[in-house]
Amino acid sequence: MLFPLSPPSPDHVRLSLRPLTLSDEARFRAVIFDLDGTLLHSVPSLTRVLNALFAEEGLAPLDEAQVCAMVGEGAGLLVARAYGARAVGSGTPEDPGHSGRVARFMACYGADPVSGATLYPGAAETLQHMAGRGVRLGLCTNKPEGPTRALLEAFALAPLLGAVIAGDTLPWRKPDPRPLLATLERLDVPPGEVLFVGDSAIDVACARNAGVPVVVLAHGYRQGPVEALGADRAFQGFDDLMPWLAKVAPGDRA
Ligand SMILES: O=C(O)COP(=O)(O)O
Ligand SMILES: [Mg+2]
Repeated sequence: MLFPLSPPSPDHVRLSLRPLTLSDEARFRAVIFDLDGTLLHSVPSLTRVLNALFAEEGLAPLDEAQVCAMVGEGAGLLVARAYGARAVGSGTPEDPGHSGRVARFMACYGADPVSGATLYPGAAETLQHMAGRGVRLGLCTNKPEGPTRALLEAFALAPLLGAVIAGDTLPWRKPDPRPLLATLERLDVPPGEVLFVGDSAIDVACARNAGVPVVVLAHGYRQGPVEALGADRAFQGFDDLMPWLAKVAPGDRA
């Protein structure tokens, strides 16, 4: 281990750090990716599962745009928000029926997280090229570990990733910095040499809390314009991210 993973105080978690400026001269040994909205377009599969449960309960279906706005803070909040949109429960995890709804969702989603999910164009190629050049790759997602691992296997990404931290791997989720810090610790790379690639305000807040530079992909799930996320850089998708990554993360076999 290169450095200790010290648990930050709650104040540290709330701390808002000044955005970093990322020049083309920056160099990274490792790149950590978010999953939903970054590598994987998962909203069709999440919408399918939610609507299957809703149909059993006589609730009107949600559309994908509604579900997009609910993703990013883990399965628990997704389920609370989805049922809240149908006036079932309070829309928060504190609702008495919440844990039963999450258990039903996880049973259904865990049985098939893959149908309807697709990798964004260029995602697999980008990871393959980077891994081939010796760049260390990790994944830090708020999606629970069971479906995360199933999706990584199904899309052949698992062998490319040296570290995977999911939403229930640790007692904390993004925007707490500890999942991201644990990912780079497992990659054995210090925060100054790693870049995080995400899609949401949660990812940017997590990276800031961890002191890790962050770029975002505009194809993902967020509220408002991509510039408002306050990331160090924004890219449309892998077509424009990949050439830039080749410069800033050349790898030790380049
Ligand atoms: O499960 C979620 O809510 C989002 O997952 P993500 O962290 O990969 O975007
Ligand atoms: Mg995401």
